[in-house]
Amino acid sequence: MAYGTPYKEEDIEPYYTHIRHGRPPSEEALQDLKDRYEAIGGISPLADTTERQAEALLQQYNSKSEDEYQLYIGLKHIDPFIEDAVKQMSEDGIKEAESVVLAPHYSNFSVGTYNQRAQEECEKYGIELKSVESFYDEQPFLDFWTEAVKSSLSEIDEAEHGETAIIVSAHSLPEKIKEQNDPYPGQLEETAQLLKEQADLQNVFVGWQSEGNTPEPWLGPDVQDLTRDLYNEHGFKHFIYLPLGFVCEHLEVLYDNDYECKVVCDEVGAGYHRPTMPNTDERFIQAMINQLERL
Ligand SMILES: CC1=C(CCC(=O)O)c2cc3nc(cc4[nH]c(cc5[nH]c(cc1n2)c(C)c5CCC(=O)O)c(CCC(=O)O)c4C)C(CCC(=O)O)=C3C
Ligand SMILES: [Fe+2]
Repeated sequence: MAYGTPYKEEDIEPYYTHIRHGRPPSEEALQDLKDRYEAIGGISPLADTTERQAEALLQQYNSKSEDEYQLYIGLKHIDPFIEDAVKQMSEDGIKEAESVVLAPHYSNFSVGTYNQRAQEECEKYGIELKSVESFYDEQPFLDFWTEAVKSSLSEIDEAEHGETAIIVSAHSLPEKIKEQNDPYPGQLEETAQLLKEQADLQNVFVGWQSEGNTPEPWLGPDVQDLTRDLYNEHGFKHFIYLPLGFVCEHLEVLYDNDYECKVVCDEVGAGYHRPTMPNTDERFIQAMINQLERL
């Protein structure tokens, strides 16, 4: 399962309305979103990448398993919806299924809602479903990000590694999730800690990004504010962004990191660095397979 993205400009309004639980966005908010897609080239590479990731998962899983799995893609906010995928499974005579969301960390508000929608729909058709909750602490996932951060560090003169800040981030969620003991914030902290130890990093900070446009408080610090504060406090010469709550290049990474964070780096005169995202990397795919095998 994956988030989904508009396939063409006309899809943006219904897609945004779906994200907002059926409430259409204001003209201004809609235009703002259209402008952001325009800024990253018109549409997001996400739809294509999701398909390639799913295909890679199928190949890699089937090559190592005695079972012969069939692939179904179900999206959260655009067709083919999660419910469409389950309906198709039923029509094809599928009786048992395993699911994974292309997102490493678990929140009741993110992965939890995908899994719940899939479970409810499977129950209607009498399909037995088991779902992965998270894979951020799987060794191959950490191996991928260890190499990724090292590739960014290699762009920086070794003498300046001590003056380089590494910002680990995920999509923000409303702060109220903390009162409900949601594991999401703790899982991001844990990922940062594991990576710091494994890659032997200094100056690692946790931030949140891409928060929603609502009056309630969101998990912070926001990565842009964090960049400014860290620069003011420590005078870092470089910033490496690891948006490892996401799994590929899409709007949030290409705009919120590569444009918005870079604006701040340019402003303070620091270097901006962001390694390539997992996409179809074998280690990232293996992290999901490790969890699927344990279901
Ligand atoms: C936790 C989380 C993930 C990560 C886990 C997962 O992947 O599930 C994620 C991923 C993504 N979110 C995406 C896109 C958007 N998310 C939005 C808005 C929101 N996301 C939220 C949460 C998350 N989102 C929330 C709580 C809102 C506010 C809703 C409200 O208003 O109450 C909006 C509306 C406008 C805006 O706020 O920017 C857009 C366009 C894309 C696709 C990008 C592309 O097309 O390339 C991806 C991968
Ligand atoms: Fe989102």
